[in-house]
Amino acid sequence: MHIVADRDIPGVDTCFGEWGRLTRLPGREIDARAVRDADVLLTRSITRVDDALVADSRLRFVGTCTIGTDHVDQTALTSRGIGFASAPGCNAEAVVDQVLSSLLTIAEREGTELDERRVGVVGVGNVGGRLFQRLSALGIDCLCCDPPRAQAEGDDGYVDLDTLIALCDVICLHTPLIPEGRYATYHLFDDARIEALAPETWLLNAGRGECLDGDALLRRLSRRGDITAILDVWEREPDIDQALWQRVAIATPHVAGYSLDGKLRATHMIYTALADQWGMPKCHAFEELTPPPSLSRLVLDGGLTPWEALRLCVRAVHDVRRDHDRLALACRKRGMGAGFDGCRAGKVRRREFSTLTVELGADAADYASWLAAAGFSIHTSTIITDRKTP
Ligand SMILES: NC(=O)c1ccc[n+]([C@@H]2O[C@H](COP(=O)([O-])OP(=O)(O)OC[C@H]3O[C@@H](n4cnc5c(N)ncnc54)[C@H](O)[C@@H]3O)[C@@H](O)[C@H]2O)c1
Ligand SMILES: O=C(O)[C@H](O)[C@H](O)COP(=O)(O)O
Repeated sequence: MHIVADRDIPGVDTCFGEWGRLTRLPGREIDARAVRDADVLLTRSITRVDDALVADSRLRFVGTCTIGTDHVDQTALTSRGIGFASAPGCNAEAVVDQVLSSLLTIAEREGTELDERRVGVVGVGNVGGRLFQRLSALGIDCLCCDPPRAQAEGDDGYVDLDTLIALCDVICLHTPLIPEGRYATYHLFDDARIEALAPETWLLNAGRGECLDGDALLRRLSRRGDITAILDVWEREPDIDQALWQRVAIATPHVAGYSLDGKLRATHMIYTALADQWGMPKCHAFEELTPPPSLSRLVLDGGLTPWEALRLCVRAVHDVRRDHDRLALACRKRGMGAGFDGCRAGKVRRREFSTLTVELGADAADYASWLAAAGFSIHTSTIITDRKTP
């Protein structure tokens, strides 16, 4: 068996190596020639998988180690009898970690805290649903908009998008890219909706860049400059709009889902899917792939407000400001496209909040359920600190 895989998918050698010959390539170099004699293709979101790619190949299986599937023409695969799998939910926790890190950062810059705001979650699936749960558990008022779910489950618990825009001062967009149809999300945030945002609104997009009209957002930011934009995904990646990028408060290169845990979970999901489809034994457990985190314990005692304690724990695991700064540096040095892609290549080291156990001293014991709600593991046994020694 010949397996062609994007070189930036971790865990491929362990999971797939013994099934055949592996060829690792940069995602943007995977073309029809590269897959001509391949049986299996493993991609990320940057490889367009369409009829032109697969037509002259002997491919029998394509797996994308991503949640999003908008880069894959599944009809073309089905019509050629090529099996397909994606990795729903694989990096949803990581995206929520990044959203929390981003919102806490903007709150700090503006001298406010998140419980003074109402958050609207648009697209309440694996990512948005987890975000809603974590924010609600932290006592933050949230509204949800998800017309397909409202249609299937009933309107209770959901509002329409324009109501959400009118009532929320933080809006988090987590929809897939759906080009057309009843629930189309292409430019879901168009000129009219971006203009309708109240001054001081924070608008975050971690779904797909094309769900938001970047030109309209740039107009609002340039003319009025009265809203705060947080973008992880962009139109025309990697050649993103420099003028927009310069006006975005937290600008990251489509890395919200980039935790090592999420990436390895994706690889393992595709490995499992291929084994199931082809009736092969599964010899590798997910736990085998994940190394212990570099930072596994953090000891916290009194002296901090709950929000300060949360911010400290969040930044110990994932400080979104570093990704913002890295992108700025890379784009200045290498130009937008190469800088953007460069930040998305290579080893991912970031871990998820749950890999950090927060050990709470007596003066911080009250924070146990608060930090657990944010996603951390908690160790509650009382710690005797020097400070408490009489
Ligand atoms: N930035 C990143 O790194 C990153 C990481 C993971 C996923 N994503 C993107 O986020 C998207 C969502 O991920 P997910 O795992 O939650 O997917 P999901 O399929 O579990 O959930 C998507 C939700 O959006 C809803 N939806 C569909 N059309 C809608 C509309 N018109 N208005 C409002 N809601 C609508 C669906 O009903 C569903 O509940 C993915 O498709 C992917 O494109 C980005
Ligand atoms: O859809 C997804 O899973 C995410 O957008 C994913 O994080 C994209 O990352 P990449 O394709 O670069 O691995």
